[in-house]
Amino acid sequence: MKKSDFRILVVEDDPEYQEALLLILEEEGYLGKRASSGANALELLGKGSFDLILADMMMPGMTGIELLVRMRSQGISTEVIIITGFGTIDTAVEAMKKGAFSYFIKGSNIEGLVLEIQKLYELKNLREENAYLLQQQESPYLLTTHNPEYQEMLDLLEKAASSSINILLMGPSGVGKEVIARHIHKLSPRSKGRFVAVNCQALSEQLLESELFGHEKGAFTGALERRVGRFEEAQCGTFFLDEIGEIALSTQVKLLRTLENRTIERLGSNRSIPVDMRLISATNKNLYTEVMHGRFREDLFYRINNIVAEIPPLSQRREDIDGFIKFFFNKFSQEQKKKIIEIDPAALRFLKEYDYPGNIREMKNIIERLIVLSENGVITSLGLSHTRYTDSLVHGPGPVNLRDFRSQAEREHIRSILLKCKGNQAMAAQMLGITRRQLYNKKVEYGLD
Ligand SMILES: Nc1ncnc2c1ncn2[C@@H]1O[C@H](COP(=O)(O)OP(=O)(O)OP(=O)(O)O)[C@@H](O)[C@H]1O
Repeated sequence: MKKSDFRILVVEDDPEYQEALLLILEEEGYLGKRASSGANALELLGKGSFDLILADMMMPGMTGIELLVRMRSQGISTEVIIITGFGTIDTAVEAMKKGAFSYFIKGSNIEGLVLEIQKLYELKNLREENAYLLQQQESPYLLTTHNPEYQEMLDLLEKAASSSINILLMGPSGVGKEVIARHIHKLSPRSKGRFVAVNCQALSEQLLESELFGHEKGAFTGALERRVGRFEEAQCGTFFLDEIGEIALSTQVKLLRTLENRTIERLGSNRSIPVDMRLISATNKNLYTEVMHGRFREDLFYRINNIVAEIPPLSQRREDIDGFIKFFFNKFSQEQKKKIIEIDPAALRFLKEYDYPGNIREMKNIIERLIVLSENGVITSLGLSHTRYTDSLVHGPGPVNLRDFRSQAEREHIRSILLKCKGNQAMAAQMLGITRRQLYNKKVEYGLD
């Protein structure tokens, strides 16, 4: 978390003292907000969250301690530092017994208070980091295969994991490029650092640059605060650049410079900041063709592809389909606490025989849906009614060729999700597991507006 996002509420009835505290917080880079009384503070806490409360002890109506006690009784666990006038130390100690983080005596060296706040800020970041690590651990994938070529590719990537060379993953959408990138990170000596993922397709050129490199305050219209870029966040870790084929040529130049010099410059600054990261890029475009047509810089292409792995679509590793079916049934029946005792043979046949144009992502979505719609432990074909598949089951295969069949299934699925989300694009894209841009393209393709 950036300091400018660390929200501190100053609860103080003396406007001058409050102003002075807010000025100090601003100078230190924190986001200070004001409340004039305990009641006012509780009201603000009801509306939004804060990371720290600086509460004056002696306030009319409600003392700092009373505010603390009220907060805890309402289940608000935000840390509190009590500010007290000289002579009320006993009460301050009492406040600490009641759960305040610490206290500050008015008139003593303000550095002491600044240090306490800094401690809490660091603690907050540490907690977030732990939550992040936990979440990373909780996402198991199926990375075993019966396909010899796929196994060979995994072996190569697993070997490459121990070095810091750049890796390029190519393959259609939904084949698990990000999953593989996370796997490489986990196996690498960088696994203690962060895995930072950025999707280049989702962002405009300027936003992407400021996301990657960060910016100084005032670097462009709208840059109200200084911002640390994602490359810096990946220090000592792995950077995953998804849809790299979408990057504008001008940004490609900057990316190349970063990879060559191992440094970045924030937008609006000339200062070089060293970055130590391994880059894993992914694309569903054919980058060889992109280079040939001049849409992707050849020098950058050679920088990012020390190792290239082409991830095949699921339809080209059909021997793994059974394993994935079992894996996702287990995963979702556990997650949704729904024990499955019976699967309609027709539904199972479909799952085994389907072509999965949307690859692993599509299978995951289909099985999740089947489990959501299952009743009394029974999976029926009804859960598949969003695909054209049911027609072919009930009436026999229609006069459709495979490509039309796939498109129709995809169109129907997107349409039903859009209906379900009442047109909310962000939610629909999330449910479909694609970006908003991809959803938009699909809608245009299928005339779904
Ligand atoms: N080996 C796997 N085990 C379990 N789940 C997987 C596996 N591979 C992919 N998935 C799931 O499929 C979905 C798509 O995976 P991922 O995002 O890695 O694909 P991608 O190739 O990067 O797709 P895109 O090109 O659209 O970004 C995710 O929800 C992911 O959890």
